[in-house]
Amino acid sequence: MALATAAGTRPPLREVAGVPLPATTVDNWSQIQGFEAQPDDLLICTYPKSGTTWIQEIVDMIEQGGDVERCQRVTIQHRHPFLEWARPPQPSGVDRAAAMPSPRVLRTHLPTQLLPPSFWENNCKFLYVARNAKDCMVSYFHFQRMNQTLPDPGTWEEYFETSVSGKVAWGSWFEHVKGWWEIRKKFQVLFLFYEDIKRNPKQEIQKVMQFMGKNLDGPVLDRIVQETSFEKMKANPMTNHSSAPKWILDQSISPFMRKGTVGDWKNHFTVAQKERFDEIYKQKMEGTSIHFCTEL
Ligand SMILES: Nc1ncnc2c1ncn2[C@@H]1O[C@H](COP(=O)(O)O)[C@@H](OP(=O)(O)O)[C@H]1O
Ligand SMILES: CCc1ccc(OS(=O)(=O)O)cc1
Repeated sequence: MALATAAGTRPPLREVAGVPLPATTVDNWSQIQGFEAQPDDLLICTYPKSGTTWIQEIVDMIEQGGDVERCQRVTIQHRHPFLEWARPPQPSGVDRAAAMPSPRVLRTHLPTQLLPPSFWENNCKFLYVARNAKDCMVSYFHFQRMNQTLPDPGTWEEYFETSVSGKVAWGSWFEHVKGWWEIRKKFQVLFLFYEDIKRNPKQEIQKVMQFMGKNLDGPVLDRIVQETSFEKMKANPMTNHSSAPKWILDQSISPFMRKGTVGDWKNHFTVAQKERFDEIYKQKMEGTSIHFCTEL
């Protein structure tokens, strides 16, 4: 599939300890590393394109007791400070978090080895959502086509190589997922899968509710399931990122809420790419007990 983006100037990534990150994040690295977590912080952690926005809306709906109007108070981008967000002159993610009353819900794409140490020191709660690598790669490809702050992905064939080599923002999918999976029993981690939320949203939302120490009754949970469906969130201006400026997210290239399915990789991967990817996957994930589902 030879789908290419228009040529343009996009800022290159820079690295911290071998992990490529947006240059503005690297510029702000000392503030990010010095972030002071609090024991009652809940940190939403994801590799990009794994369902961050979806889990943010679920968490907020739980936090607001299923009150749809309260979830409309501000766009999803501004509800949970994005820890490593740095776009001067806007306040950074760290500035926004510092100004937020406790208990705070924050979000990050950082791999475990780059997380500010205070999160471990304070034994915070981590809510990790993982999505199968192939769908993640496809979603990230389309996101890089439209996100003007990330490098141009080139053609699908080129992007496939960039992605398997881990040269994308926030680094290798393999290292990210393995890192969070390996520490899940040592810390307070609720480890969820995008595919499970898709298959049985009520059951997974209940897990999130319990992890947050909340107790909502059946009808409220049913409302949360309904309001956080792909169709509802795609139509909702508070969750579909439609207010993001075009110079950041150009949704005429690809919508943020694109397909929201499991198995779209089959429309992108050639047979040869699938075989090569499966081989790489086997090598990189050898020895881990994690299991992903790539179709429903
Ligand atoms: N309510 C929902 N149900 C299913 N998928 C959702 C969703 N909300 C967002 N997504 C999907 O999650 C991906 C974005 O992830 P993130 O929020 O981490 O950037 C996109 O995937 P696709 O590009 O495959 O459609 C988006 O469509
Ligand atoms: C400002 C809107 C925006 C920018 C980047 C986003 O994605 S990610 O958090 O970098 O993965 C989402 C929304």
